[in-house]
Amino acid sequence: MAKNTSNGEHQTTTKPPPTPSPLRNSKFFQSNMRILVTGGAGFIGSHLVDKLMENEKNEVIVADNYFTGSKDNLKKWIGHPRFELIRHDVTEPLLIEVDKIYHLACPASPIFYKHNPVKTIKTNVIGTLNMLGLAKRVGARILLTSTSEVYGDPLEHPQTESYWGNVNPIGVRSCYDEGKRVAETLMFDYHRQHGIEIRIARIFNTYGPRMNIDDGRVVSNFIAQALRGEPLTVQAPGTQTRSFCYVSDMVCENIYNFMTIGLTMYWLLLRFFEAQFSSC
Ligand SMILES: O=c1ccn([C@@H]2O[C@H](COP(=O)(O)OP(=O)(O)O[C@H]3OC[C@@H](O)[C@H](O)[C@H]3O)[C@@H](O)[C@H]2O)c(=O)[nH]1
Repeated sequence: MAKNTSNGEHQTTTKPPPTPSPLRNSKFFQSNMRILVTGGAGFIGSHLVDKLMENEKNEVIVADNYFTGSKDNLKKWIGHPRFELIRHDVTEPLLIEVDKIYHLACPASPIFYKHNPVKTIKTNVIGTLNMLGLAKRVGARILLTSTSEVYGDPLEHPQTESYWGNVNPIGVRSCYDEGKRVAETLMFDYHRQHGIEIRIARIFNTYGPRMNIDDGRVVSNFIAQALRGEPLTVQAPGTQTRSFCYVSDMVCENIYNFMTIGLTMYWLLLRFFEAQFSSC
């Protein structure tokens, strides 16, 4: 059976998800939910770990290569019986039994992802393939943190999900923009072909505690420059716009709730909040 999509192309029917490991139903299994967070030592990842660790039924495993993340962000959890930290680069396969995967691993600031563009593409493409392979093997639900950069230099403001963007495939930001676009494609192909339960969160410019002062992004740059009494570096043309989000809002609403509550409930909540704001 096939159904029509908005662009008139045919899509194959979604398969049911694979059966989770029998360990999940084992009588003596200690933890209710074993959760992998790739990139969990990073700015957003470490806030997500804090949120997940609030629930005593969660066991959290972080895999990070510390390229832009730091063990310091997780110091309050190191040694905790429900927490495990692994030095691991997602471009290598990871074999582990988990119920959920939050796949955040990738440098996100332009200065860092442009530093080694080939590695950035490998992280997005091979890293996401590895995590999807793992999700398929163990029947885990997986969330990918994508980016506002999938819209490239958008011609529409604000960007709706039905807008597909305006992306330069050969520019200096392409390693990240196109890498995340392929990662999103892989997510949907694994969903259609293998029935994996997926979520994709397109993250916009996020700020808050634990943001690296040398991160290079506009919020950290402006705050650091203001504190040092230096002029603010407004890059050309100076008319750019961004949608900024505080890190705990990003983690709770766009990542944690999106992955944890059912999709129908999530969309109902979104509609509710939209209605509240539009009536203000
Ligand atoms: O010192 C600065 C830094 C940045 N800027 C400008 O401010 C705007 C925002 O730039 P940032 O470096 O903060 O980052 P961007 O918004 O382009 O992308 C970032 O946020 C969204 C995430 O999805 C991406 O992963 C991340 O790259 C850009 O137009 C940039 O040119 C300045 O004017 N001065």
